[in-house]
Amino acid sequence: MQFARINDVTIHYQVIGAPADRPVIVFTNSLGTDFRIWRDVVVRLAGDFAIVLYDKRGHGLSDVGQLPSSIEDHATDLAGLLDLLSVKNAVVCGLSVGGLIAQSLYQRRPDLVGALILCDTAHKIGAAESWNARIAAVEKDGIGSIVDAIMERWFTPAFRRPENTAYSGYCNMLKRQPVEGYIAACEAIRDADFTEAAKRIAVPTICIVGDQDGSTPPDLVLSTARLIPDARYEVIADCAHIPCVEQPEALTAIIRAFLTSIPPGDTNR
Ligand SMILES: O=C(O)CC1=CCC(=O)O1
Repeated sequence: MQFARINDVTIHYQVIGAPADRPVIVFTNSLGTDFRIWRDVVVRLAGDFAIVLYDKRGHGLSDVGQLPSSIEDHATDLAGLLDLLSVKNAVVCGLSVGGLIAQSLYQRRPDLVGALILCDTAHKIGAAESWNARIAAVEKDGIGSIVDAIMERWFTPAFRRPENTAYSGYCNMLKRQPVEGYIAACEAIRDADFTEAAKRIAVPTICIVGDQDGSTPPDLVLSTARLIPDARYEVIADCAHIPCVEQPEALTAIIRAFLTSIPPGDTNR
């Protein structure tokens, strides 16, 4: 296990492969998950890429840190981690709130970002009222009280079968996130808006979405792709909000095709 102290926060991370020798892909997570969600993608990419995974503050084994925290705080953490690892010009793959963090990282430290893979994310996610209602429910009754409703957004009915042990494992992952960290991330998402910043993204970018995503539906992700100059857009079939878990093979194929199509020199490839 690897831990680093960044911005006064203990961050849990993992590096697979040698960043000095290979193109680097950095994965940044969604709300209520830790970096184990990327496993089935990482096993398909390791060998060709160096991979950086981490638990954002308030999730997994990382500290919650000072409250409140913003998407910019998350981006500053990620910048600190990449500086520590001497990684520049990385391919940054952000899932959901991870995609907001990736957009903020690009805005603040463009030297760190060579390409963006924006997965089931948008320039702005959800309305303030719905985030406030979720925060109130979690404050009152805990994360366990919202698991069933959230799982309907994360996974298709085919994945949510009771006999699917992976499904019960991901319910556990959500329930076991630190409640203050989860609420802080909801507040950060509620307050983030990259509508204007998205128009200024000037690195190769692809926006990817599951066809049944209940949190950032295809229409929303398409509207983000349309804001970003020359961004590509791909839909994954039979998939909801977490394609690295539900359709890892399809997601990996899209990532590989995208990275192959970028002219050498545009990223650290
Ligand atoms: O929990 C959800 O609704 C899904 C989600 C929204 C932002 C994020 O990171 O995950």
